[in-house]
Amino acid sequence: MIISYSKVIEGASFSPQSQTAVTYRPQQLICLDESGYIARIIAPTEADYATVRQAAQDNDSLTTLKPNQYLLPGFIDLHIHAPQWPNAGLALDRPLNEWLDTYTFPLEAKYQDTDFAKSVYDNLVQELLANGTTTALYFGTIHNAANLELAKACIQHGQRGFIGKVAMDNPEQTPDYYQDASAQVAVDQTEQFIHQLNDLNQTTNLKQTPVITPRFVPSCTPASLQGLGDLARKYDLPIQSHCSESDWENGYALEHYHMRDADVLNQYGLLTDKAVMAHGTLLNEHDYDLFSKQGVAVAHCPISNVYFGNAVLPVNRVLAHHVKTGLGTDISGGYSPSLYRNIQQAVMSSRMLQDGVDNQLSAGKRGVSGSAISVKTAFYLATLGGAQSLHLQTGKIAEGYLADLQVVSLQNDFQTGTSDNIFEKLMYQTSKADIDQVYVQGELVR
Ligand SMILES: Nc1nc2[nH]cnc2c(=O)[nH]1
Ligand SMILES: [Zn+2]
Repeated sequence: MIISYSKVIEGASFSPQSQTAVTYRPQQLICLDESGYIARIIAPTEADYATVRQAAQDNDSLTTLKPNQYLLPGFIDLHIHAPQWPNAGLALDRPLNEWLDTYTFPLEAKYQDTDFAKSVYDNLVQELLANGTTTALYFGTIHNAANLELAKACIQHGQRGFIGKVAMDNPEQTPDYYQDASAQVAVDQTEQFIHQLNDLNQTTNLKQTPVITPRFVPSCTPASLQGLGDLARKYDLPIQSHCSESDWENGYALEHYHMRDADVLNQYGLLTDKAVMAHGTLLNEHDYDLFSKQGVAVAHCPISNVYFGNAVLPVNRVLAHHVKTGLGTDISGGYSPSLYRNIQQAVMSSRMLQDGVDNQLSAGKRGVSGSAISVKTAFYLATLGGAQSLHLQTGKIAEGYLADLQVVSLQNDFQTGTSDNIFEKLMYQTSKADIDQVYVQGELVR
């Protein structure tokens, strides 16, 4: 008897194998089950290839890729501010604290208007899917009605969302017009959002996950950090924040708590193995050891870091410390919704870190040797690295993994030759228009 699968995709694929290697399969059948997992991958040499293919064709569940199309895992955006989407590509000319006050908080305050939220979030979720992003770890705003609109947009368009009600209650570091009225309010509304999302999830197969979200140390009071740490433990939930992104932020923690911001978050129970910390450009050896010991992940945001990071994240050093690492767009600190653009920037920034950029310094003193990452490592960050950070069985094309996939056309298919050449060209040449199909949990969503 032939087992029938709910969908079968026939064609070539690239999948991360490790932090530095990619698996290429020139042709196979990727067989999906009804729950949206990859049940089997059948090579052409296997005995039942032809019969499984024929059965899928007979019941109209076979998709055969064209010769210039490739199947890749969907991307995971490990750090993105959904409400900042209208500012993407705008206003990148100030240091972080001024940028927040001048451009970002005024925009986020507008999500008091739920209709505005709905229109922006509808547009953003579709844009991310069109760019191959099948899972996103979102910062929302302080407004739960708006955060629920983000969850509804994810459900409607078929994206796996991890969504945080932003907590920011420090009156000294947040504007009167946009802040949680007290630590109690910040914590209570976070708990309310957990329940609201849980209710919404009763209506859908594609679950949306609530995330405990202290904006960052300066935005929060010790009382809200304490309450949020307690909630994370009570509900065993993911946590997200910003950590060691800028000199100013790190200086704030030192001045007010007499410790580094990573230690502040840790003191309140916010550095767990479900925590994802954005940026981390200024983390030191002590912090890496802490992250590694506690299982905390870093969301590397290479485009944003050019503007606000005050340093380049030394990805190889972070990985060498066994710290989980993924890739984030950080809209709108980063201007692009595309993880392809961030893959490219991750490689470029690492090359500049390695070589150094000041030609007035002598050659041996310019850069940090061993810093350059390959495009394969950047691809790993956008897929498996992000999946591991979120404890998801996805980010890889393998049996038992969720079928979160993208089909990409290589338009410029001159000079291909080896599979490595094809892979490199895909990473550097793919734009939104080349992403032909996107699957999330086995469902075709684009
Ligand atoms: N890049 C970035 N850093 C932050 N730190 C606190 N809030 C933000 C934000 O919105 N963007
Ligand atoms: Zn951010």
